[in-house]
Amino acid sequence: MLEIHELRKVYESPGRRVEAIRSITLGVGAGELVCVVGPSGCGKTTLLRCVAGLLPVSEGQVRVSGVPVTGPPPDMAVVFQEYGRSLFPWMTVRQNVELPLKEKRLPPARRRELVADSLRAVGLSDAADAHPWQLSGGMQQRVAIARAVAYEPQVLLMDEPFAAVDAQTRADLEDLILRLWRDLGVTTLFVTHDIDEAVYLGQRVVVLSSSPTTVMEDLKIDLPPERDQLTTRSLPRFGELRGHVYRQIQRARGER
Ligand SMILES: Nc1ncnc2c1ncn2[C@@H]1O[C@H](COP(=O)(O)OP(=O)(O)OP(=O)(O)O)[C@@H](O)[C@H]1O
Repeated sequence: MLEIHELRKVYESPGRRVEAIRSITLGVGAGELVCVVGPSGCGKTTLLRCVAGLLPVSEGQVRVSGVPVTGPPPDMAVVFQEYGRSLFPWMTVRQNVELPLKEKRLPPARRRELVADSLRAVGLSDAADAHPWQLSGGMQQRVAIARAVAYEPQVLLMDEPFAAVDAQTRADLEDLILRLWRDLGVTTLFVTHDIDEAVYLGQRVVVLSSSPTTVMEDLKIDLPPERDQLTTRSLPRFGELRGHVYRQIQRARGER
C-alpha cells in the first residue's frame, strides 16, 4: 500500500545544507500498523512530511497503491502533534470534521453521516457544536482523529499525535487508535518518540538511526494481536522488545 524507496532528503537554503535523511526504504502493507521510532532530531517528522507529499524529496520515491506521491495524495490523512494548530478555532467541531469531506465533494447527506459516525467513534457526539478551544487537549486531539477517520483514507499518517497530552489520556487515545485501526483496517504509519507506545501499538517497529537517517532495524512485534494496557505491557515479551528497541536507540545515539 505504501512504498518508500531509497528516500533521501536534504534541506538546502542559502549558506545551510542539512542532510536529514540519507536513505530510507520501507514498505507498509495494506491494513498494517507500523510505528517509527528514533533518536531526537533523527528525521522522523521529515520522513512523514515527505510521505504526506508536504515536502519534496531530494532523491527516491514514495508510492501509495503504486502511484508516485508528488503532492498531498487524495486518499491520505495526517494527524499532527499540534492539535491546537491543526483545528480551525472559528469552526465548530462538526464543521472542522466536515471540511475535508466538502473538499472531497461528498454530498451533504453522506457528509453528515460520516461526521456523526466518526464523532461517535471517538466519543465526542455531544461536543459536535462546541468550538475546539472549549475542549481539553485530549478532546481536541480526538477531534483531529475523527476528522482523519471521517475522510476514509487508505493511509493514515500520525506524527507524535499524543506527545502533548497527559499519561492517562494518552493511554485512552492509544486504545482508541487500536480500535479504529482494527475496525477500519486502515494502513497506518505512526511516528513516536515513545518506545513503549511504539511496541504497544505496532505490528512492526522501524528504528531509525541518527540523522542523516537510515533504517537501523525493522522489527516484527510478535505480541498477541489483542492488546490491552495492563496485560500487554506486563508480558515478559513486551519488556524484552522495549529493552531491545531502547538499546538500539542508545546505539544510534552513540554512533552520532
Ligand atoms: N525546515 C528545515 N530546514 C532545515 N533543516 C531542517 C528543517 N526541518 C528539520 N531540519 C533538520 O532535519 C533534521 C531532522 O529533523 P526532524 O524534525 O525531521 O527530526 P525528528 O526526528 O522529527 O525530531 P524530534 O525527535 O525532535 O521530533 C534535524 O537535523 C533538523 O534540524
